[in-house]
Amino acid sequence: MTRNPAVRRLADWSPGDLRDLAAEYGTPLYVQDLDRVRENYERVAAAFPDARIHYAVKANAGRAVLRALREAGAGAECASAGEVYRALDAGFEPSEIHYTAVNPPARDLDYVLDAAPDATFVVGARDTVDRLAERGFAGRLAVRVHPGVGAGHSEAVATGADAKFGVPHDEAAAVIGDAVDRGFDVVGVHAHVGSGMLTDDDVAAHREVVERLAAVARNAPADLEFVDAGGGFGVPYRPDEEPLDLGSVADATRTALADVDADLVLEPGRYFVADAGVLLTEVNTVKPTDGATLAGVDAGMTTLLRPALYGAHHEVRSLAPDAADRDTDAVDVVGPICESTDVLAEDRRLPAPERGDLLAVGNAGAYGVEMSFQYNSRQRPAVVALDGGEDSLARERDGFDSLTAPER
Ligand SMILES: Cc1ncc(COP(=O)(O)O)c(C=O)c1O
Ligand SMILES: N[C@H](CCC[C@H](N)C(=O)O)C(=O)O
Repeated sequence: MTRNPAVRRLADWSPGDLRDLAAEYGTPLYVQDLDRVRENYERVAAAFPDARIHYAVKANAGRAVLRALREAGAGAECASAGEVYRALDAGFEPSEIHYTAVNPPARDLDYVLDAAPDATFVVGARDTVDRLAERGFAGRLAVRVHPGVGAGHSEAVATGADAKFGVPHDEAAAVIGDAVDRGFDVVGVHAHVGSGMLTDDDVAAHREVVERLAAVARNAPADLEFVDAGGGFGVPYRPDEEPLDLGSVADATRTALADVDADLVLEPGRYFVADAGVLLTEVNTVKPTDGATLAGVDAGMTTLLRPALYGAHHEVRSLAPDAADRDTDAVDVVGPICESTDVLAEDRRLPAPERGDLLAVGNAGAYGVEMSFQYNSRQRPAVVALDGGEDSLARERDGFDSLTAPER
């Protein structure tokens, strides 16, 4: 394989190694390859040599991932107090943290002000500025702008077009001016197109977002240190999708910011971790139907929510040692949850499944374990980290006790 290829497909993982990991750690199991995380980071850093890169922690907040990216040179972009807690735990300095608060609960504001007062608070509403002022804070502030243009892998994540996020771009200058007058150190402006930009059209939408941001930056009544052009760098989930052309994202970003005198900040999440992760799951039930054969597996929507939530596509591969010798079949991969939407993959051509087979689900490193939950009293899965070819348990599988421990 070439050094640091732009995309790692599911077929590039060694079936034997994955079978060994499943045998040692059990299933369902997330496998996260930290070497690949570092490669992905280096590729972005090379495409944007002058940018400050903050990792969007929400994509995968595992301690091993956070440490690897901090050591590679990233800062942290945190969407909640809990993410700030985890970033601090992983060794990020408060000054390396951007806290992008969306309608932050009071408890979140109080925690971050106490634990990381030197963080940069990225606010998307006047009310958040007021609430910070009420708490006596007048530190580093950036204003998130609602650009009114979005793009992403599905409409649900075309965040730039969703008014929940950010101050309308034609009101941003006034919000910045008010904050300066009240003594805040207004250091930046921010916008984010959405999640999963991949095509030329998506990159064009990103460029439009950054152009609107540049217009705000040029007129801002403050001496801005940075312009944060967000994240959203997509990865191919389907075999026929091409990898994101990072060069064209860099050109679009640079052109849009040509006459803005401030550092560029970026905050990708998915791009660093998605293809560095796979989910391993075991077939426990095979059921022929009039349509596809159902392969019942031990991972479901509570393990990997994306297919049920967005109709997201994840590649699935049979790791059965004799997979190549089997006839193929149309297969639906379904989980153990009492919901009809508990389908990980629909109508795939796969080697005819058998009980005990191991399946690998690709691109599971982003928004996988992070969005797992305990509905049906399922236990969240274990995570194993690969680092320099060595595997180690990064997160224990939830025990049954995790279900009742918080109860009083
Ligand atoms: C403000 C902000 N920044 C960055 C990201 C990261 O997005 P992605 O993982 O698509 O790069 C998100 C997505 O949640 C976001 O809302
Ligand atoms: N909040 C993100 C979208 C997250 C999408 C992610 N949860 C996924 O699984 O694709 C955004 O504003 O762009």
